[in-house]
Amino acid sequence: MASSITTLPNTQRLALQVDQQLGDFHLAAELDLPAAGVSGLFGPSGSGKTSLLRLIAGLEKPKQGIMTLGGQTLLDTQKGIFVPPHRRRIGVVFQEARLFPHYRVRGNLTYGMRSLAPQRFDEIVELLGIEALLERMPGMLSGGEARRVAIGRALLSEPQLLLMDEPLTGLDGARKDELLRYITRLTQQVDIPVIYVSHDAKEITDIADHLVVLKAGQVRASDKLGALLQRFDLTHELGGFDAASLLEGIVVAHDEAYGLTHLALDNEHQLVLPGTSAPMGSRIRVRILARDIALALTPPANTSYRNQLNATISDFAILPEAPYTVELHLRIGTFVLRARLTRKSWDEMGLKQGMQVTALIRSVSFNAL
Ligand SMILES: Nc1ncnc2c1ncn2[C@@H]1O[C@H](COP(=O)(O)OP(=O)(O)OP(=O)(O)O)[C@@H](O)[C@H]1O
Repeated sequence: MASSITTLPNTQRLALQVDQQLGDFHLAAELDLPAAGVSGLFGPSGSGKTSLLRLIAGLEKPKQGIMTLGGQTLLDTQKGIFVPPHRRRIGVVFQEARLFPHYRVRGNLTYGMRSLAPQRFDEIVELLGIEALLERMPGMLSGGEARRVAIGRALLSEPQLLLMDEPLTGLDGARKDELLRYITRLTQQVDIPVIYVSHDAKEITDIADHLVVLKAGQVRASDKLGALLQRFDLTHELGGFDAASLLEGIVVAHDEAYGLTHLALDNEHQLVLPGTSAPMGSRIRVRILARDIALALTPPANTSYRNQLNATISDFAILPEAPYTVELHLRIGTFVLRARLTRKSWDEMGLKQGMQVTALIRSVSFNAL
């Protein structure tokens, strides 16, 4: 979410290069990640997500590799350095909660807890909504409750980095949404970087700032989520994600009479959104789906589109897997929107790279930051 994420100094980064043979599978990953915000680790089943997480946690020792976190070397096979998992200050939340069955929830939470102010305990218990569960035994918890306790326990060990491996697996739809809401709240309010493994594009879109795409044991791409969603060459790999643009703006006006909020994207461009209670001056991240943008050659006089922006076609591509569709980049002031048209519209309108057009935006979705 912070625009400075990719320029963090070394002391706030996770850098690794690891090589590991697991049966027939070869993991050869190189990564340099901001140790801030949430990084989604995404890839198809068997691409090596869990294996990479286990290496980061120190649960596996690679044949060859180097890894630093926050400037500290955790692994350097050439120098014979391997910091064991319990000395890494990395919290791990697995698919299953793995609570101690004979301790109450309170005991599970305080196990391994560092000398924290009790206020921190209260804060995390409240954030995760587990106050009422403190005196229960783990056997008396639902799947979602047990996961929340496991997340709380990992956080209370004050990790420098929290790893979450598909924490929503096995929960039903409503429990999944609920736990995702807790995790999102938590990642926004607790200043601990998270690597979040999932093969669910929706989950990652809701939560991640940065995205790592794994393919057959290698890092195919790693960048801010918004930057990767713009890339034509990743359209196939990111097929489960909706091609979209993520933009940030500042709330500059509320139109109470019509229930609308005005968001400034830069000095010259504004978007109108459905009304929100976000205070004036606050930042909002909006998401505009490529398929929700239509183009006109001249600004239409009478239209119900609230958002019309002058744009230049800065790039386009026709992908082999979708020959009847044209992918576009539209430059609007200082930012770029991704759009998608049928090849028929592209030809009939005589569109070309460099042309001036009007972008008509059907719908804008957003989360208050
Ligand atoms: N200890 C091991 N010995 C042999 N093969 C292994 C071992 N651990 C993992 N593998 C293999 O490595 C590959 C990657 O597995 P991994 O669990 O890391 O993938 P993943 O991306 O997390 O998949 P999923 O989304 O299904 O959990 C798989 O083919 C798996 O069978």
